Amino acid sequence: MSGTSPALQPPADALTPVRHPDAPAPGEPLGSHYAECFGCGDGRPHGLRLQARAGEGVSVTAEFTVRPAHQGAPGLAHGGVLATALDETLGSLNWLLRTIAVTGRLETDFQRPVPVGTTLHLEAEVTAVSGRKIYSTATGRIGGPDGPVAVRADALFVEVKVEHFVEHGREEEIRAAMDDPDQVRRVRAFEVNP
Ligand SMILES: CCCCCCCC/C=C\CCCCCCCC(=O)SCCNC(=O)CCNC(=O)[C@H](O)C(C)(C)COP(=O)(O)OP(=O)(O)OC[C@H]1O[C@@H](n2cnc3c(N)ncnc32)[C@H](O)[C@@H]1OP(=O)(O)O
Repeated sequence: MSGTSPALQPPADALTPVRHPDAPAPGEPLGSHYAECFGCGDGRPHGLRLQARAGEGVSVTAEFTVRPAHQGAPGLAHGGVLATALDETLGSLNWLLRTIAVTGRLETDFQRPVPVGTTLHLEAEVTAVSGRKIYSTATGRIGGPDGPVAVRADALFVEVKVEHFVEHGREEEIRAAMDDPDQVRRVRAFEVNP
């Protein structure tokens, strides 16, 4: 069973997404947006360490290999971890738009169990943009990039200013991020390339 709620249907006057001229070339790795991110950072021992690459247009591909720390049932990936993989992949799309955005809504279909040791091959694309709202969709396949779909999601991301994180984040992590020149450079790339 799968389906998408009306909240994830773009309005009739939504625009076709436009890849930012400075977006990484197709095939180029996007890198982590934050080393401590549970989805893509290498600073979290049990994190997903998901690696995304730019695709054509406003699309990305990514891989995530399920480890024992990611189990829900014995030998199977936890659904919330799979949703995280979809969320992270969808979130990385915003780098191609040079827009900072957070997940507002994420609707997930779990179509096949995903065993520990499996590599999930993810693909995502932005389908429409309407004001601050970014509509996107993703699939995760097993057994190879052309294997059967195990999980899929539709999402709405909402554009925010960098102040969103400064205002809501815990002070010690925000301070550490601001003291990290690589982090500051990455955030500036968004601010100077509107
Ligand atoms: C140098 C130091 C700083 C470091 C900076 C680091 C930079 C890092 C770079 C990149 C980070 C990306 C991280 C990726 C990680 C993976 C993605 C995640 O997991 S993100 C975490 C989970 N998500 C949240 O925590 C959102 C929590 N929610 C909110 O903050 C708000 O609700 C927010 C921003 C989503 C919306 O709040 P509003 O007050 O700004 O705007 P309103 O007016 O409510 O919504 C705008 C439009 O969106 C629709 N909308 C909002 N939420 C919706 C929903 N759930 N379903 C449907 N529509 C929704 C509304 O109906 C409205 O639409 P109409 O303009 O009226 O047509």
